[in-house]
Amino acid sequence: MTKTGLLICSNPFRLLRIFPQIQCHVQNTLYVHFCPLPVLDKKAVRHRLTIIDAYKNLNIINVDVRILLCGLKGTLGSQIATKRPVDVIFYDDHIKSEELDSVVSSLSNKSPDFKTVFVQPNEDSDSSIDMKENTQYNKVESKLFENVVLGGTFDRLHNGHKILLSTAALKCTKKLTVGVTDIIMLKSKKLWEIIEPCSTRISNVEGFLKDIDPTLEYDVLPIYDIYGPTIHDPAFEMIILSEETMKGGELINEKRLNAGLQPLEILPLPLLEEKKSTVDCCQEEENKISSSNYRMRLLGTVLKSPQPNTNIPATPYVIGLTGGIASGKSSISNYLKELGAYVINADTLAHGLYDINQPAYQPIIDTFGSAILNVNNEVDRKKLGAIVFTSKDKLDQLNQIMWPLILQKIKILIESVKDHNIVVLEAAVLLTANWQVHCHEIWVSIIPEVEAIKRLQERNHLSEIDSRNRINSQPLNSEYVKNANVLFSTLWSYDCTRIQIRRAWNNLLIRVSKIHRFQ
Ligand SMILES: CC(=O)SCCNC(=O)CCNC(=O)[C@H](O)C(C)(C)COP(=O)(O)OP(=O)(O)OC[C@H]1O[C@@H](n2cnc3c(N)ncnc32)[C@H](O)[C@@H]1OP(=O)(O)O
Repeated sequence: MTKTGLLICSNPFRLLRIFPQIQCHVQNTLYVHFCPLPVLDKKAVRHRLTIIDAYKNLNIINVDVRILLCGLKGTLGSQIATKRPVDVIFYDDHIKSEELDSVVSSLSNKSPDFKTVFVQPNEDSDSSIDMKENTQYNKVESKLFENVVLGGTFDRLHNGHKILLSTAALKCTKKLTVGVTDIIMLKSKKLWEIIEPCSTRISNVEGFLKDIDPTLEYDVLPIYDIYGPTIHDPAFEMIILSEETMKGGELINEKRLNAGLQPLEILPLPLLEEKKSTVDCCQEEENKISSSNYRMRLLGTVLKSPQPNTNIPATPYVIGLTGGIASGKSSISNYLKELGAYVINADTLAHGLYDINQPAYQPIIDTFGSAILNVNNEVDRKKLGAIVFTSKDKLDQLNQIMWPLILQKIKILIESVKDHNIVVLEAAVLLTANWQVHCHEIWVSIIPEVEAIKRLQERNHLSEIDSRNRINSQPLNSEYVKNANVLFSTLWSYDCTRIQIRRAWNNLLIRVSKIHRFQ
């Protein structure tokens, strides 16, 4: 299999017949170049539809498809400058040999041993798989603009983003400005903690645009509000929006008018529906192609490869399961137990250590006084909690007593495990205690703060202030995420949580069996 391919395609509407035959030969990126060159001004609307339809239909394909605009814009003449070197060039049965030669010679970045491969479109299959021209947007005129602008988050560049960016580049003749939302604007988004850093998103957008049309000037910059530079710059003429952000376009134009600037022409694009798999996909996913769906699908996968931990024995393989209060760690560990893990719950061990005659009993009375005992002279955890969750110093004192004792018990339990390969150590403040040194991997569960407060009020009957105090005594979600090899969120249905856990467990079994094979 090769990394990067270039498909020279005579007719965009046959793409679906060609793709099944070439997708298994390309691993990472497939550039698509339409040939022969059409005339732009008469066909601009149709080209935009081609782009929309192509990306929409090719969403099933697991490679990064990039449709080059030079063929559609009629700007080919000099070079096709792809960022990645092309290893294989595919061409269909309608491409003439001189057209193939011309594209090969204008391709500036090819591997030294690149190949050309003829592809016969799959004519056996039903012609209904051909893409149909979408007439919904035929009314939009094919006017072009020197300065076009658009904005977005552009997390994990998907086909919806590619349509927006490609349409903007098709409508633009000189300079394209793209505002990329800074992380401070994104904290209300689903799983914002795993949105790519702004600098990565900027570089991905810029890389994509330079790939599909190297002839334009690009300014890709961070924005800190919905307006970005649109309300100051008189040069902008047109803005591309998705249908759901039309309101933003209207607000921009109000501000431009107030500032004495020409309003922008607005081109809205449809949201792309996504065909969902029913097996491995949460029903709570959105029906449109969206970055939040992509983020949801990362739950239960390896976000950061675990590094070998040589300080502890290779067997049993220890997963540290952690996450903020009420984030659903226990429901995750219960399911992991059903799947075959040996589960150690640090909270439960802590509770046992407070019993009379257990090692924490006397040190706790010495430190916090006998006022924390109940009428039977037992440690009253509610009273102790009220003290430590409102004072960082007191919590530190409690931790200093409890953590070494809990850890001692954990080590004894792990050493005694005989009939399990995998141990899950569930501990709320595992990272603060630096217990990751006793684990092979860290799995983290997060929920938004407002959901944690809701659960604490319902589950633990705490007031909002007490709930906040407990949350504030623990690391932020973003801290947990930084350390996570695998991430979960129990924000949605139980089924959705189970999908994430099964994904993580199945991958884990493969990792663990590989480790044991190399021992
Ligand atoms: C390193 C570890 O993670 S060990 C596991 C956590 N336990 C400890 O650190 C021991 C000290 N804590 C305790 O002994 C008890 O939590 C007490 C006495 C303070 C309160 O007891 P209880 O009211 O019965 O509460 P409980 O033990 O169920 O804990 C409630 C929540 O407090 C949080 N919590 C517990 N200990 C701590 C701590 N040291 N720092 C911050 N938060 C904590 C947990 O998130 C837990 O909720 P979760 O299970 O949803 O994550």
